[in-house]
Amino acid sequence: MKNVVVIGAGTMGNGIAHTFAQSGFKVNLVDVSQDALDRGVKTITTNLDRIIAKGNLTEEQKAETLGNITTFTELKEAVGTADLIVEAATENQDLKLKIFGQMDEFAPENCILATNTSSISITKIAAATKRADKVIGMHFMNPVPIMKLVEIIKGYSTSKETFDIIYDMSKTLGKVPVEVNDYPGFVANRILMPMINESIETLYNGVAGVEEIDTVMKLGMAHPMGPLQLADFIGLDVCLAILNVMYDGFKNPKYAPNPLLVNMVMAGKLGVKSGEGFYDYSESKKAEKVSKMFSK
Ligand SMILES: CC(=O)CC(=O)SCCNC(=O)CCNC(=O)[C@H](O)C(C)(C)COP(=O)(O)OP(=O)(O)OC[C@H]1O[C@@H](n2cnc3c(N)ncnc32)[C@H](O)[C@@H]1OP(=O)(O)O
Ligand SMILES: NC(=O)C1=CN([C@@H]2O[C@H](COP(=O)(O)OP(=O)(O)OC[C@H]3O[C@@H](n4cnc5c(N)ncnc54)[C@H](OP(=O)(O)O)[C@@H]3O)[C@@H](O)[C@H]2O)C=CC1
Repeated sequence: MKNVVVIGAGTMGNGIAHTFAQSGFKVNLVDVSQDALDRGVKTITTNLDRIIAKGNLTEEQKAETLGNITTFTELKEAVGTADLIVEAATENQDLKLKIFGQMDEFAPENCILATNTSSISITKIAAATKRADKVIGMHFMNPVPIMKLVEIIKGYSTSKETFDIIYDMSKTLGKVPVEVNDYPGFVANRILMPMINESIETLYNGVAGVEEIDTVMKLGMAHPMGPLQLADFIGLDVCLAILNVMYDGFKNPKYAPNPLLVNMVMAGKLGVKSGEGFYDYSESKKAEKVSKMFSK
């Protein structure tokens, strides 16, 4: 297996493409606009430079990695010789069903169709294809190049052969695969999202401010990021979509997204990717932070 297609060049798609390309796979990266693809490749380049700065990669390996990636705006043109497709487009069920229908139509018969969905039913996605045995969840964590975990989610009809191939491939990428069954939010987000939602509820109720809530969790529980900063990093739209899938899937109010999260997404405050969420990521704020560091 050497030809991989990644669909979506956003937060996760570029990290997944980076990881496969650095492990020697040929990657066709697909998004709807050339702009999104250019941003994705720019992020991969920045992250490869980080690894070079740590002394863990050479300029030659960076060039090889980038050389393994080709970009496409048309799915049909990208998937003709694929062995594996990993879909990492927006967390929206209807969109994923449509993309899987196209993947099934245009990809070779033996190609495995994986999704990086955070929460949506693998069984439902598989039903949009005529090869449900070859559909599987391959849920990477953000940021993909450094997080070790991959949840491997078996849909109702996923074959053992498909599972074994993807489980072993995750190890080839230097990751640690964990086998998970197909229920809303799987394991990672079933546990993480209620914590993020509760931290938003805590803010909404005026118990403490953004930095105070994050400081409690960072210094009190040794989390690398506070939950509100993590929500910004994941994308508030993604958090909202995941909570809605769990709320609908379990019919349990404990997963109901807090109204503040709903409002922020409606206002376009999506976190790091939009420049503002619970924190401000605009260039002017970044410049302010740097000048404060130097004035100390
Ligand atoms: C929503 C879902 O469906 C599932 C999910 O993914 S949930 C989100 C899961 N992810 C997390 O919980 C991440 C929590 N945060 C962290 O672990 C850390 O804050 C972090 C690893 C992101 C950054 O760590 P940090 O100590 O604050 O920063 P920093 O020292 O600059 O970076 C640590 C390493 O990460 C790398 N790194 C940081 N940000 C990166 C990025 N965006 N992409 C690639 N590499 C990155 C750095 O180069 C550095 O590498 P080395 O270890 O080789 O030196
Ligand atoms: N963010 C996170 O921390 C994590 C997210 N995930 C999952 O990964 C997937 C992607 O999320 P994330 O990367 O955060 O989302 P982003 O919004 O950052 O990126 C999604 C990308 O997909 C593109 N896209 C939309 N429709 C299509 C299409 N038809 N064909 C190709 N590309 C398309 C979007 O383009 P445009 O912007 O133009 O619409 C965008 O560039 C989701 O399923 C999410 O749940 C999994 C783990 C962690």
